[in-house]
Amino acid sequence: MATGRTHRPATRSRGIPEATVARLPLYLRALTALSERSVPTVSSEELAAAAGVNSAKLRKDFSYLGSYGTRGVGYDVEYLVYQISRELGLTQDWPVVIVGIGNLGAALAGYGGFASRGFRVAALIDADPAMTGRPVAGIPVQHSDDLEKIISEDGVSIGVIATPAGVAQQVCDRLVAAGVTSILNFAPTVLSVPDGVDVRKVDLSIELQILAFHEQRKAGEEAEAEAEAAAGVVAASAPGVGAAATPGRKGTDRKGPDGDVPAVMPA
Ligand SMILES: NC(=O)c1ccc[n+]([C@@H]2O[C@H](COP(=O)([O-])OP(=O)(O)OC[C@H]3O[C@@H](n4cnc5c(N)ncnc54)[C@H](O)[C@@H]3O)[C@@H](O)[C@H]2O)c1
Repeated sequence: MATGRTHRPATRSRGIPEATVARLPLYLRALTALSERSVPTVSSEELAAAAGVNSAKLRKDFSYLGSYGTRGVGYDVEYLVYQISRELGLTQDWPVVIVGIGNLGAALAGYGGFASRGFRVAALIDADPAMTGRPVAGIPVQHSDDLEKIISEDGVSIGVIATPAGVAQQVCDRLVAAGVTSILNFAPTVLSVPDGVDVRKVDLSIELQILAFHEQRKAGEEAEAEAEAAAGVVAASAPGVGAAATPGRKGTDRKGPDGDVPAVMPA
């Protein structure tokens, strides 16, 4: 089985923009759902709606894959699933280690979605000696003293950090020195890595803060609309314009021009 160590993602070397790469998993998720329902073809509009992306942007993204669809028929679902999976490097096995098997690490270890997408949890690593040998999601936890040995034996190139923030940089440095070239960081800290190492950061509290911002803005718009109505601005407008215009304006303001809102922040 090929391992990730010697295979850098082909996407960048083939000049696919990073923003397109970030949307490929959205298309793949929507296409996989269609495939599971045995839907043979899909139009760009339907797929764009299912993926939450603007359809012109989708067609542009697929042109980088050399996939243009057939006029009047649309895109072949199975072939697109294959093409996007290949582009994302998901047609090969990617052994992943998770470091820090506390609440979050244990939940990640038990997440079935990794394996079904080609990410095999090769090892669970924790610094607590009391955890060593204890099975989590059916995999025995290994001690962090053995981190380098585990990475090298399993040919691991992707590491997930779920340790406390204070030790995350040190864990990251050890992973990188051992040969890991991609890191998914859940710890709330910014990691420094050498060139050639990719870091993605997942922070649910940042996502909640962004939602809080939108909630606050919606509340402000509603208060503004009520104030306008109270001042008689709406009543003075032409029939059918004033009262209907405010919700319409709010609806279009809420998202960007493309209607897509990133779910995960880049590192
Ligand atoms: N990104 C997110 O949305 C999100 C959500 C929840 C938690 N977190 C973060 O994830 C991290 C883990 O949270 P948790 O609730 O699972 O904490 P936890 O305390 O339950 O687990 C942390 C684990 O890391 C282990 N550990 C400590 N130092 C280590 C080291 N040097 N090497 C290996 N293992 C080590 C501990 O023994 C423990 O088992 C924290 O940094 C937390 O802030 C992020």
